Amino acid sequence: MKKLIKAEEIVKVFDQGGESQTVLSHASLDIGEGEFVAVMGPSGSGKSTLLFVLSGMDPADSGTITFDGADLSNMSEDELADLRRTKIGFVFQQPTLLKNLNIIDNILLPSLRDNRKEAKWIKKRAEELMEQMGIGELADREINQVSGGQLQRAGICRALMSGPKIILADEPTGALNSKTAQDIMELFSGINREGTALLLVTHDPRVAARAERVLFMSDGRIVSELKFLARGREALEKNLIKVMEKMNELGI
Ligand SMILES: Nc1ncnc2c1ncn2[C@@H]1O[C@H](COP(=O)(O)OP(=O)(O)OP(=O)(O)O)[C@@H](O)[C@H]1O
Repeated sequence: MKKLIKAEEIVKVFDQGGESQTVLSHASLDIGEGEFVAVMGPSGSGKSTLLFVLSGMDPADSGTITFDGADLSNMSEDELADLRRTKIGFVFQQPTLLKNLNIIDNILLPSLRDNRKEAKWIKKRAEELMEQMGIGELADREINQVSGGQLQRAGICRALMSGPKIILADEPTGALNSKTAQDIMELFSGINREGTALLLVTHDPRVAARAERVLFMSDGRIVSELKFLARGREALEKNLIKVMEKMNELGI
């Protein structure tokens, strides 16, 4: 499998009130093109920071990150912003949508800033994605007129607008009830089957069990990994048990 992201020996240190805290401590990982990887680990182990650093949003203090063949440390701020705009989609626990815009405008706003695409094309793409994500009827709704699950579907549409190579998702089901979380995971699995890689941070073993690999973080590094040979509905329960056993072993 061709590598989409290769991160080697990443170190990230934050200054916290004059004291430095090493949040990523020689973390190394690879993500293949089209691969679905989950990241688990205790609170504060550096999972969110890892996503930010891999996307170039926050620079690493040392180590190398290669994204789609390009070394992030050789890229200018503009090039990094362009890479994020075109190749990465972000999904967060709470989608950061604007209250004074309806759902479809929230989905297409970031793309309108990209003057390489025509407004007509952008609107059509947003409508198609909303249809695929099951919120085709909600285009004109205000964001406070839809459920948390529908809001997250809108967040996913927005992340997919540019046709990214990877979605970086930070606890995307963390604010949802378990049925809605499973529905959202069905969507992510479908997006992944169509070729988009996923790097998904989660505390939920049911979510992690859907991945191809699960990376376990502790104290800023990857300390263990699970790789599932069988996937799909039949394998889900077996993979879930493996994730829970590993969490138990690592004391997560
Ligand atoms: N911008 C920042 N400035 C200073 N410290 C930070 C910053 N971002 C994160 N940290 C610290 O880095 C550590 C790791 O945070 P991070 O959010 O990456 O952990 P996490 O594993 O995602 O945790 P959680 O599961 O609780 O979301 C924490 O101690 C946090 O306080």
